Amino acid sequence: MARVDLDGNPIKPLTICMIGAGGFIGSHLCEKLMSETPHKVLALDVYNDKIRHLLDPEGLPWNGRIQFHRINIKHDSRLEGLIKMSDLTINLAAICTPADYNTRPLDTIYSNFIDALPVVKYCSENNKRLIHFSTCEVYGKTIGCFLPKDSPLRQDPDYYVLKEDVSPCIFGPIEKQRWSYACAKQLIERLIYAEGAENGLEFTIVRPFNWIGPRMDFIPGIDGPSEGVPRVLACFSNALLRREQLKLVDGGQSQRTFIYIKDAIEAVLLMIENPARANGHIFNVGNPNNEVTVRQLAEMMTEIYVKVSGEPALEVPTVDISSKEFYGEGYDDSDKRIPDMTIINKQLGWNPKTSLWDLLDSTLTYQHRTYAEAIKKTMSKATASK
Ligand SMILES: NC(=O)c1ccc[n+]([C@@H]2O[C@H](COP(=O)([O-])OP(=O)(O)OC[C@H]3O[C@@H](n4cnc5c(N)ncnc54)[C@H](O)[C@@H]3O)[C@@H](O)[C@H]2O)c1
Ligand SMILES: O=c1ccn([C@@H]2O[C@H](COP(=O)(O)OP(=O)(O)O[C@H]3OC[C@](O)(CO)[C@H]3O)[C@@H](O)[C@H]2O)c(=O)[nH]1
Repeated sequence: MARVDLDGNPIKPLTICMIGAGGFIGSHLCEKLMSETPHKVLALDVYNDKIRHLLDPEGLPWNGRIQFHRINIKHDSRLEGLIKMSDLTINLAAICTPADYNTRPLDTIYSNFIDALPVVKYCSENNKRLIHFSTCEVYGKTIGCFLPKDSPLRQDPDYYVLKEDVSPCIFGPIEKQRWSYACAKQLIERLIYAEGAENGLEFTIVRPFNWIGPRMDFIPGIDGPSEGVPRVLACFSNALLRREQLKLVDGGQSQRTFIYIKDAIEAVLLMIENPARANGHIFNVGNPNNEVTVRQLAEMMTEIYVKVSGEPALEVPTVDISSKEFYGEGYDDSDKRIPDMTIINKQLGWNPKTSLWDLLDSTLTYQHRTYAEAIKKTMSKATASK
């Protein structure tokens, strides 16, 4: 049966230039595009480990519809040609791990702003559509967090719900280099918006709110550097797998809403296949119903991991740590992130489905299945060599 868009028009097969296709979000988007659509993907990245299962030249039903190009977009003259060959470019490439923002601020700014410039320019000059991945971090802190702790206004959604077309972007001082990432993302959003306004670039900007699931980041010492600090899902998974305490930065009081990667990918597919409804828009993509403090996240993951692994929890499963000790000088944090869903609902009729419990259950089942044996081996080797 012919596939149709939200307005009942047939969907033409597209060629998509996906930059950063080898990362967490890219790998899930490639999987979805291969298994459920006829679209072709030119997958650009410096790594391909997370999409290797899709690239096998023979024996896969989508044989030939995905091509991997090992390209660093900082310096590769093939980039413009690949964008020209495509109907749509999706840019996911970025340094996007908070541990890097205040320790590698230059790399962070270059990656999120300077390196994205040619992509925007080539799309604009060649009249190609662009879907650019920004972040919920562009909102920074909520207005509510500046009110006195006992102010009743803190309960008023106007002071904390984050709206694409209304909310201000509130970052900390320059010495809090945590905000170098958010600031670079904000400026590239403004540039894309200006290209749309002045030169007619067809664009969509996505602001992901803590998408999580299998293949997110790495487990230190197994498929990433031993001293590396991934995002919170992988930090907590690593601690659970090693039977170590989960570290709560500044007491784990910050709040986040987490969304299952598979729900979020449904939203991206709707943007890809409904340009008339998605062009010119900035979309929050998150799950406002899945809000927890980081401490509650740690407690929930501990409880679920007991069920998944069959191992009892530690007597004291968490430990507090200062942000200075964990991330170093210049760290700061977003206090609370609840996405407003009005625009994405109106334009694409999309809503997230999966509860936090269910998404953590399936993700921790994957983490246990993928890493538990490897961790046991490295841990027993380390003990034997003592
Ligand atoms: N996962 C989330 O919840 C989340 C939240 C907010 C924003 N985002 C944004 O979504 C995008 C993708 O995030 P992710 O979670 O998949 O991150 P990721 O780190 O898993 O993926 C990014 C990919 O980009 C590649 N890349 C980076 N620089 C490159 C370069 N110069 N040339 C070629 N490839 C390069 C990396 O190798 C990596 O595979 C990023 O722009 C990020 O800022 C993600
Ligand atoms: O071991 C840990 C690790 C982290 N925390 C705290 O958890 C909160 C969430 O941290 P994290 O998932 O690393 O990232 P953020 O939500 O702060 O930022 C991301 O949001 C979107 C994105 O743009 C891309 O993913 C990125 O910037 C935070 O409060 C940490 O301090 C912890 O307690 N223990």
